[in-house]
Amino acid sequence: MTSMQNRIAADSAGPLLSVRALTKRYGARIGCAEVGFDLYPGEVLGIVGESGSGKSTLLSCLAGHHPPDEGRILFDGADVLGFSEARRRRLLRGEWAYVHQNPRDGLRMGVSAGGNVGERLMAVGARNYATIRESATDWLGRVEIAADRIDDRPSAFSGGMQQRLQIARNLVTGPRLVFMDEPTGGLDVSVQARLLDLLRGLVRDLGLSVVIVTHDLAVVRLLADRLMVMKSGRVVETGLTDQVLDDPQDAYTQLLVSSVLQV
Ligand SMILES: Nc1ncnc2c1ncn2[C@@H]1O[C@H](COP(=O)(O)OP(=O)(O)OP(=O)(O)O)[C@@H](O)[C@H]1O
Repeated sequence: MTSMQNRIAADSAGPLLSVRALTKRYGARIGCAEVGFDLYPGEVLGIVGESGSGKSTLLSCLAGHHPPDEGRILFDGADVLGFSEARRRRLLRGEWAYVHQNPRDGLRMGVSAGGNVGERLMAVGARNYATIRESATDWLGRVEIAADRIDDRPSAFSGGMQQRLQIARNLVTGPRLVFMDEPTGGLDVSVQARLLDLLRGLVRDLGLSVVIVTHDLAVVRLLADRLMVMKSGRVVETGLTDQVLDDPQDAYTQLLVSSVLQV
């Protein structure tokens, strides 16, 4: 879908993800507090803020890695926090995807590249070996990994290749919602640029719905339709990406944009 088609779809459909008053504490310390937003189908929401602002805490609560203390998360209108364990597992296996900053956290390092992609398909019920291998080959191609590397383990791949493989593993099931935690972090600048380009193409071509956390404003400038700026666990500003970056209203966002706080 084109971004225009995405927008039309977004206008006619309800939010894919609705978050209300989400709060997570670590003892007396606030991880994130009273966070709320709606994400529409085909939309990319960027969450930015300095280190310790609560981005990772929020993402891990949204993605079901940690239970929040308060708040609601609705996926397609269904209350995710009330899901049974079996339903939650199904969600995490196929409908949702999570791209970790460190590919080692999202890959099985002892399994071949093809196996890493195929395994996710098998988790959602695929059984035919030839079809699985075909899909794995197709997805390796889409993330620019040569077909003759299909039987290599990720440990034989460069950092950029590992990250691309993690993306293939995540997207092969056609997830309806993708969470990304600093997907370009920890990579060389030139490798980052190539990955960002690839991500932008995939987001555009597949019409992905994404929540992406980063401290890198260049990443959200390229990928995100909307931005949420966090400070000390709270949302201080939200808006269209260009609006927030070109004309920040909040004093903290102004500092962030003028790169004083960029790490
Ligand atoms: N496991 C934990 N135990 C206690 N406090 C935590 C824990 N994880 C995060 N925090 C605290 O919660 C707050 C938000 O941290 P969080 O890691 O979510 O921020 P962040 O914006 O993702 O930072 P970074 O970009 O450095 O990852 C910080 O004050 C942090 O010290």
